[in-house]
Amino acid sequence: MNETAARQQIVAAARSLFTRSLTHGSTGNISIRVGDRIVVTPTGSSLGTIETDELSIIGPHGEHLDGAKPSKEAFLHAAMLRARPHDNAVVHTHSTYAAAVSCLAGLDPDNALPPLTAYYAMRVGRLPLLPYHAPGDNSLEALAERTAIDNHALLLSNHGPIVTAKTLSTALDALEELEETAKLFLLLKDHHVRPLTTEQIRALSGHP
Ligand SMILES: O=C(CO)COP(=O)(O)O
Ligand SMILES: [Zn+2]
Repeated sequence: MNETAARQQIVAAARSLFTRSLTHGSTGNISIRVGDRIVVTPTGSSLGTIETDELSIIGPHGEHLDGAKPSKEAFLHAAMLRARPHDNAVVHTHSTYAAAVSCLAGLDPDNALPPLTAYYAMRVGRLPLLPYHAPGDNSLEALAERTAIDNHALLLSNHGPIVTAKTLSTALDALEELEETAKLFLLLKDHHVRPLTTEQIRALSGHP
């Protein structure tokens, strides 16, 4: 993957998320690592209208190297990519159902959503809940980096999800699965639910 391709992928993903209302206003950010540079959306931009020549470049520790001022969450993208050397893409949104779940009291901080479906178990797995911090507050950096070593999807309290994956398309797939499962979780809140068993989840390993 070269930087030109990374820019094109980010813009295509940004438009796709925005047109499907998975982001709104100037929320959400996307990045792809290319060698020791990370291409990331700029701060304050609408993912619906961002162009390839408006992106920012940061280094492995979130330092601004080139282009527009990076997303205020660029430090989180960089922290998760440092923790996960085999992943190269990060997506963060305020998608409605995942953001709604992130506002609930009494969630399990080790795993905010139950394994309701096989696709959730396969694409997301565990979802640690990180404590509330204001957007862009980089005192969350160390905890995010530590937690991301064993988890590619995190839920930021009263905020939204952030997901890493090997490629941007797999990160989007996981983020969308997380959003749909958050929706199911809220739809089912007054019902007696039977999540997948540990045995059923184990049997999914190796499934594409
Ligand atoms: O989602 C956001 C903050 O959490 C958007 O911030 P940026 O516009 O700086 O990327
Ligand atoms: Zn945000």
